[in-house]
Amino acid sequence: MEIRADAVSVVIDGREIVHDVSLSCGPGTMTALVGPSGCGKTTLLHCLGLLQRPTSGRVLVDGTDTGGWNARARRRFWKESGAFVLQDYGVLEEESVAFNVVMKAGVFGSRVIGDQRKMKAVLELTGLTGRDEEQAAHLSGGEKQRLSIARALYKDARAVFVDEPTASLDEANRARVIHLLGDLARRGCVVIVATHDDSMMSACDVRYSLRAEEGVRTSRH
Ligand SMILES: Nc1ncnc2c1ncn2[C@@H]1O[C@H](COP(=O)(O)OP(=O)(O)OP(=O)(O)O)[C@@H](O)[C@H]1O
Repeated sequence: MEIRADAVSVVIDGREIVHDVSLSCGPGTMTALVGPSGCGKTTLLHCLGLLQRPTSGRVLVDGTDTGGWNARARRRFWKESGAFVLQDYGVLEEESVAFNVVMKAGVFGSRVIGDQRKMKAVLELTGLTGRDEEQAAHLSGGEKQRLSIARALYKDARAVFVDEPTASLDEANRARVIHLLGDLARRGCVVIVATHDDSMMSACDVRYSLRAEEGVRTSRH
């Protein structure tokens, strides 16, 4: 899958948060969105993941302009192709680890349906073996990050959008998360990561720098 930004700008309350970004992220690559705090990395990531509409410019998925996509088309993209590893978002705290991976439960009771073998395999890959029945709220921050990655692996996501995946992790977990994201790219996924972390950046094939002043530019509109 290819995700492309074509002259994307975002203006919020008269402030231009993202200024005229054009970039292309292809299958099997990992792209880092880098720059100082507040320069618009997360905002751009949300635009690329169709969570937020740019004020101007276009986001294209496999060459198709998503500007005209309605809520249903965006939901289909998230359901069928996209996965998010975002801070403080995405993990259903009240649900079990297994449910968070598979995202499907039986009609009666809380039995998790889906491919159990695959679910266990991705939990093993992400270092969460044996934690299936545990409530997700009990996981640490780093474990929740890995749980989101397990979900992306389980659904064979074709595009993964990641926000500061290593921010609060120790060295060992940071290396593990970077390796797992690399695995997704090696499987052919397009991986886009907003990050400050040098080791995360150096694991990426492409770096896109947003400049500090872009975050404070005031729109003339
Ligand atoms: N919905 C919003 N309303 C008002 N301001 C916003 C909104 N979203 C983002 N901003 C502002 O846009 C700027 C860029 O935010 P963003 O989170 O994209 O930056 P970032 O580069 O990811 O920062 P960090 O590295 O600190 O996470 C910030 O000044 C932020 O306050």
